[in-house]
Amino acid sequence: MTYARRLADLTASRGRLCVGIDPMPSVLDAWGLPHDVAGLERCARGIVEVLGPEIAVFKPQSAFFEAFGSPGIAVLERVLADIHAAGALSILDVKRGDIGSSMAGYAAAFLGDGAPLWADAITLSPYLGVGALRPAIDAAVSGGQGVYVLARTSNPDGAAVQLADTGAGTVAQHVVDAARELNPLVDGAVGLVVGATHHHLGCDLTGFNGSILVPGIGAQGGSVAELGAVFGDAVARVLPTASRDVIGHGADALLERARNLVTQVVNLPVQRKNY
Ligand SMILES: O=c1ccn([C@@H]2O[C@H](COP(=O)(O)O)[C@@H](O)[C@H]2O)c(=O)[nH]1
Repeated sequence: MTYARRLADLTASRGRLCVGIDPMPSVLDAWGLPHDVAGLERCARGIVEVLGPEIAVFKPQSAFFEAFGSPGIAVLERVLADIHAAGALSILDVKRGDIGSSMAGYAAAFLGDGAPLWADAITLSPYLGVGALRPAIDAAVSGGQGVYVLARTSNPDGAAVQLADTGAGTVAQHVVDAARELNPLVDGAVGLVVGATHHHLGCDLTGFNGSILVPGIGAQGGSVAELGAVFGDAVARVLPTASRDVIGHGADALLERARNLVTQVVNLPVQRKNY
């Protein structure tokens, strides 16, 4: 079954929320855990243990696992396995992007049967060109997995690059258009990353039929309530994601904060067409 289909089915039953797993030092502090691999593992796997049965999607941030070297990567492998065992989906936030030959190497790490860091989807950076991502996109399609390509990121610094004018619209628009054209050919495996922090997106999402991962809820100032006004009809395709807002207040607050956000996203319109 395609990633798009699995995502639609699971979010229909569990709600359209993605919880970020960013076990950064401040989060470990809030959980009363040490800044070491043991603390990392208790926090990250503790999140999945509590929320795994009821949240649809988790987004582990690879940076906080890589920060501990190979023992941290081993924890990430276990976290990805935990998410799968809980019946949830994983979007591994690795933001990879390189020339085609190297993209094939990254694909082998994350996509396709037997990939050591197998995830339901990964994030990709299009700075070397959307076409350069094709080996990863093709591997995702073969494995029934997905990719999310950065289009309009949530951070203020992104604007200088993503809103630059190509002569045919913004850079972000170029990425959106490329993803829209690709999707009918690749089972809708290509999603986009568009932040929740903007009043004006600087790109038109009309006609894009993939999933839109929307980070920036909570800690970065974005809110679920504002998504309808900013995304227009495309709000039906958003997958809002929050990390610190859910996991950054200690283990005891985890379930209540996640459920509160699920209640908010339940009022968003749903997508009309799936691949
Ligand atoms: O445009 C982007 C793309 C990715 N991110 C990532 O999402 C989380 C956000 O964490 P919060 O605690 O909810 O702010 C983090 O892993 C970022 O690297 C993003 O914020 N914006």
